Amino acid sequence: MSIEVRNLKKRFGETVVCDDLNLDIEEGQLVALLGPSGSGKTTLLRIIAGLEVPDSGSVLFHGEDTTGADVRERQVGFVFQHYALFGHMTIFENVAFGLRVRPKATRPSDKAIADKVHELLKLVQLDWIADRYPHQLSGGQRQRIALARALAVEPKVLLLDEPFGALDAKVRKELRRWLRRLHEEVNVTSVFVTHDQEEAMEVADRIVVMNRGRIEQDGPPDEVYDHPATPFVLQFLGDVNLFHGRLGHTPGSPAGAEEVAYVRPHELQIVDAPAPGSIAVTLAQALTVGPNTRLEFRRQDDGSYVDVELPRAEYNALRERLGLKAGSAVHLLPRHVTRFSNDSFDPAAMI
Ligand SMILES: Nc1ncnc2c1ncn2[C@@H]1O[C@H](COP(=O)(O)OP(=O)(O)OP(=O)(O)O)[C@@H](O)[C@H]1O
Repeated sequence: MSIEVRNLKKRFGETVVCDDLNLDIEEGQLVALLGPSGSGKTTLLRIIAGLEVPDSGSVLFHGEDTTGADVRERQVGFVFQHYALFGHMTIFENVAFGLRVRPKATRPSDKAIADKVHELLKLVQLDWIADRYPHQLSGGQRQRIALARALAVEPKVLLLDEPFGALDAKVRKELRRWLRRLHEEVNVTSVFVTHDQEEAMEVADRIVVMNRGRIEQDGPPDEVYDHPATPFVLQFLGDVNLFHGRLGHTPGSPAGAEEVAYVRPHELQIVDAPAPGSIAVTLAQALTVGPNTRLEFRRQDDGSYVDVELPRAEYNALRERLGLKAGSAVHLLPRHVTRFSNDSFDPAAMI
């Protein structure tokens, strides 16, 4: 089922939460709504679900206006961060619930329900757990069961609101991959809310970056990362250094114009001699975490900090070769610089 969002507006008091949003989601896509807290992701998801009414605009499912259709008619499945399973029911009964409560005329037979539940438990790789109760499961297992329960009624659209938000980092990572594979199998149109850029990049076919009730950019993960449309998107999708002034100044650009250049920490090369476009810096500290080393430098001209990140082995080789230690003077050469013609980035918007 495709989803179209048209000129959607919603405000709570003075706060504009959906500021004339337009969005097309193709059938079978997995789309992430990504943005900081308060950017309007959950409200947009709730409007798509029919749990919230917009002030104006519409949501179309497969070309049909759903305005006025209630939650059940929309045939959406939900998984929330804290979507508690029914504690007094076994896992089997939790997954069967949506089918059991159907009116008699459309309710499958007990045998058909049992088959469906086992099929779903296999799909989420937990069929050995059917007779347990929710409190006997880990958080990650519970969310997989919540997903099986949402899929039991064969929803046309699956909506996930920070489904892995309450889980620890390692489990989150596993579940992301698992969800990706599951989506390839089930292929139901899915919208996934997250504030975690890594999660969005890893899981989604498409990322919709939201900020203050607006869509800043909408595209495949690589496109959004490699070609950010705005400074906000660039900053939200990963760490970046800001340089004011003439960094790697392009000949022909207007002289004297104040420019802001953005360079990601892994896009700065450490060299021992000045080169065109390089910056003279002094090493403040180096920190190795896992496979990467993060170096903090200070610019020799204005004392501001610049972060550089590189693979641990590369750092070790460089340290040997240049005798790099705290206080060493070197030069940084950007490999890739991003500039925006009409720069109006407001750092306060990131908080
Ligand atoms: N029922 C409500 N009444 C009043 N204000 C609301 C209501 N629901 C949301 N808001 C406000 O609307 C704004 C957007 O909230 P929303 O939950 O959609 O953002 P979000 O991007 O999902 O953020 P988070 O990741 O923190 O959930 C926030 O400023 C929030 O305080």
